[in-house]
Amino acid sequence: MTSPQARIRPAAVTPHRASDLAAALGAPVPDTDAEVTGVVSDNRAAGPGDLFVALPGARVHGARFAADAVARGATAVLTDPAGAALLTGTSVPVVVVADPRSAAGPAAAQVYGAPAERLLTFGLTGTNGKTTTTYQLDHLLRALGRTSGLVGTVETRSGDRVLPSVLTTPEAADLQAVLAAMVSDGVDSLAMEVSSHAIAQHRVDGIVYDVAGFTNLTQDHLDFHGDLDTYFATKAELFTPARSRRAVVVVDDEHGAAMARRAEVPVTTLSTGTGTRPLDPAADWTVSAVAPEGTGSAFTITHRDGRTLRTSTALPGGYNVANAALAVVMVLESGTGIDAVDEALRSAGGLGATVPGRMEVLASAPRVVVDFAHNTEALELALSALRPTTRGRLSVVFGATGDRDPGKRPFMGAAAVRGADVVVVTDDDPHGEDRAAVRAAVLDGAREALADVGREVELTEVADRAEAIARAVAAARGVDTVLVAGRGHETIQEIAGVDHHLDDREEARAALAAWSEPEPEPEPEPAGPAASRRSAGRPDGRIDHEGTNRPARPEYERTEGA
Ligand SMILES: CC(=O)N[C@H]1[C@@H](OP(=O)(O)OP(=O)(O)OC[C@H]2O[C@@H](n3ccc(=O)[nH]c3=O)[C@H](O)[C@@H]2O)O[C@H](CO)[C@@H](O)[C@@H]1O[C@H](C)C(=O)N[C@@H](C)C(=O)N[C@H](CCC(=O)O)C(=O)O
Ligand SMILES: Nc1ncnc2c1ncn2[C@@H]1O[C@H](COP(=O)(O)OP(=O)(O)OP(=O)(O)O)[C@@H](O)[C@H]1O
Repeated sequence: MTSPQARIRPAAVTPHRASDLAAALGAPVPDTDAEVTGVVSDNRAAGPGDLFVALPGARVHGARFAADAVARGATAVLTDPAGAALLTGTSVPVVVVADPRSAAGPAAAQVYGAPAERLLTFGLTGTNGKTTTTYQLDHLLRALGRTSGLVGTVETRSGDRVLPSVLTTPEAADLQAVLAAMVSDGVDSLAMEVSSHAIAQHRVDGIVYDVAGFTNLTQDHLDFHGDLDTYFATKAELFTPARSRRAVVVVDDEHGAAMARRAEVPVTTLSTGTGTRPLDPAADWTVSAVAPEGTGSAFTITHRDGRTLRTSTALPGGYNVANAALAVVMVLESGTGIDAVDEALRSAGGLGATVPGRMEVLASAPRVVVDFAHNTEALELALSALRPTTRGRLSVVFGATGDRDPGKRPFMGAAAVRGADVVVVTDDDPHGEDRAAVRAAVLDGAREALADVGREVELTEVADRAEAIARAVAAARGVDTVLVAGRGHETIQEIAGVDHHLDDREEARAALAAWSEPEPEPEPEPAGPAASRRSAGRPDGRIDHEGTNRPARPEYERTEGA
């Protein structure tokens, strides 16, 4: 897949000899005077003067596309012995290394003039909170008068150039091109997400972050990493001298505490007391005096040496206090004085950044919130963040991703039932998997949780996501909250290999435009066994209300808890 980040490229690059690059990589030096002015690892992005990095993929060897890259103007190829074997007779020099994935970043950094070294770089890793914290960092850096660039799940930004992202962390060659473009666009600092996939696949090789941050770690991506220990160990690589100069680690969970112990670079710890570990008074920075403010919270951060600062985040939920505090501490640890940070935050009115698809509030009555929570913990946290400020019922519309981490599906179903009053299970991104089977696994967990939840919870299944959102919003009263969870900013839903446009925010806005206060509900009829699973008087269930004109859904199920 061509990463769109590849299209953000620096305007002018000093040519580098392919033979010099080979020598720098410790590879046999080809006898050539060919020069390169760019690096790509996907033939579809190749252009004149590029070094084409032919990577051994899980599906195909990139060397199969080298001829096309050369036809587009590539002047040299970097690959492994298996790739070289596919390239006999090619018209351009071939540089052969044992592991081209780990060579791609350093080679691209060399071609583009080590752009990371010309930026103040912040790299964020962790299971949840990377995107949010990156935006908070970007917001603070701008408040400080800096020109920041951003790389992450939602978008890539260099100066005025903004492109939607395909990957959270781009491929190494694309990433170095983006950083070089930032330098030429006058950007002076970088806030970026570093996924565990990126670390494992050497996408960030060639970058030593000035400050690396760790948010938290919970079960996710085990389909890729195999087990939690490997996932943790992969993240831990970011906190070694090859990849960062110093670390700020949130120690709100056991993994954070372990990461702080394991880090091989100087570590600053931050405890906010919003995770699974209580506030740790021994941490370097602690958060205190958290209080509701506007849509989010005000909080104070204090260093053991007495430095202190009070500010706020507009994003709801305790974990967003942790994200905001992490952003502030990372900037402080980069060398900016606390007075400058305090003044910048005061003049900006705190960390007010809206993060696309992250607790994004679309309306207040009914309150409709779109969030990216797509694992069990994130779903639990998003629901518990919204519960205290929900005056009526809390609904959640969500599903689980197909072809990914099937183990989490029942847990997500159970978390939804424990946290919400109305649970609508729908499709997320089915990818190539049977959609009904994915929903069934979520519903299994949800049904099991219904038995112990001890209060009334409506559980429904609506296969079509747009319809599920429409129904949930239509059924909400003005005092209710509807959380649409799992896809956040995403706009493409892949079903059976076909991409469909689907933006939860567009669907929710359309539903809100059609919304009117639903009729009050009739008193429930005395319930027999059948009535307890169907709402009285409505053939297709309470979640559908008059005016939506929806057909009856055979998948509908309603349960009244004990
Ligand atoms: C599991 C995984 O990460 N796979 C990545 C891996 O794919 P692969 O090994 O299957 O590659 P392949 O398709 O066999 O292709 C091999 C080589 O041929 C090249 N190629 C391939 C086809 C073609 O027409 N032309 C061409 O040049 C490819 O660019 C690649 O260099 O290498 C490809 C390019 O080198 C990546 O695009 C691909 O990411 C896929 C798209 C992906 O979905 N990755 C996700 C899981 C990911 O990385 N996610 C994290 C965030 C996770 C999170 O926190 O949520 C991210 O950083 O985005
Ligand atoms: N610090 C946090 N702790 C736990 N959950 C969080 C935290 N921050 C955000 N979340 C939840 O996780 C979801 C994803 O948040 P965000 O996009 O900021 O994280 P991410 O690490 O970039 O995730 P991903 O890697 O999946 O893109 C949010 O929608 C929110 O529900």
